[in-house]
Amino acid sequence: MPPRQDNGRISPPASRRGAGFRIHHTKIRKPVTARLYLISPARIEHPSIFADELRAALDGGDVAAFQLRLKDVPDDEIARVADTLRPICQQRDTALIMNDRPDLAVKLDCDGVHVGQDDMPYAEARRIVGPNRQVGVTCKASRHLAMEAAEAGADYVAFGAFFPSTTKTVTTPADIEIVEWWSALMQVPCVAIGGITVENCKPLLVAGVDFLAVSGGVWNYGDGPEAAVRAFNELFSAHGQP
Ligand SMILES: Cc1ncc(COP(=O)(O)OP(=O)(O)O)c(N)n1
Ligand SMILES: Cc1ncsc1CCOP(=O)(O)O
Ligand SMILES: [Mg+2]
Repeated sequence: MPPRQDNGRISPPASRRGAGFRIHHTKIRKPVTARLYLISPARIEHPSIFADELRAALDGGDVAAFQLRLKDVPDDEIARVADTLRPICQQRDTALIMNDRPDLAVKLDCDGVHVGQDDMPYAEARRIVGPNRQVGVTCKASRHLAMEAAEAGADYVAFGAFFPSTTKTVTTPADIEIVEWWSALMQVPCVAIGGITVENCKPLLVAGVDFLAVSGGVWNYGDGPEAAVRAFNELFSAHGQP
C-alpha cells in the first residue's frame, strides 16, 4: 500500500513521484526583509548551459522564487527547460513559478503560476492550479487591481514597471509610492518588477517591498549572476538591520 498523506490523498513512494505528484509546494510567504524573485531570460536555447548559470545564481544567496518566463516558445521546449531546472530549484527551496500558463504549472509540477491582466482572471488560474499552488497577479500601477486580486485570494500582487526595462519594453510606469501604500496597509505580499538593479533598488526596500522581481539586473550584471544575487542579498540584510 502506498503511504497516505495527512490530507487523505494517496501519494506514490518518493522513487515513483513524477510531474504532478508533489503535494507540498514551496510557498512564497511574506518575508521579514525583502527577498529576490528571479525571472528567467525570455529564451533559453540550451537548458543544460542555463542550468549551470542558474546554479551559480542560486549559489550567490537566498532566492525566494524563480519564474520560468519563456515567451513564444512551444510547450515541449518549456517542458524540457522546466524538467532540467525543477530539481535545481527544489534542492534550494526556491519556488518554481510558471509564467502565463496555469495548465503548464500543473503539468510540469511547478510551485505556482504568475498571470497578467491579459492572460486570464485570477479565479480561472486558481481553478486550474488548485489550492496548493501559488498564484501571483500583475497589478501594474493599480491599487484597485491589487485590492481585487488580494481579496480574491492571490498569494502576491505585482506592481511595476518601476524603471525602464530592456526585457519587456512596453510596460506601465509605476511609482514607488504604491509600494509604500500597499506595505503599510496590506498583509498580502507585494512584488516590484521592471528594470530593477542592485544600483537602483534601495528606494523600493525603503518603501517596504516584499520581493524584487529581477531579470536583466541579475543575468546581465557586470560581475555575473552569482555576484548580483550576493549583492542584492547584502542590500536586503543591510536594509533589514536597525
Ligand atoms: C512577478 C511578475 N510580475 C509581473 C509580471 C508581468 O506579467 P504580465 O503582465 O503578464 O507580462 P508577461 O511577463 O507575461 O510579459 C511577471 N511576469 N512576473
Ligand atoms: C515581465 C515584466 N513585467 C514588467 S517589467 C518586466 C520585465 C522584468 O525584467 P527586468 O528585470 O529585466 O526589467
Ligand atoms: Mg503574462
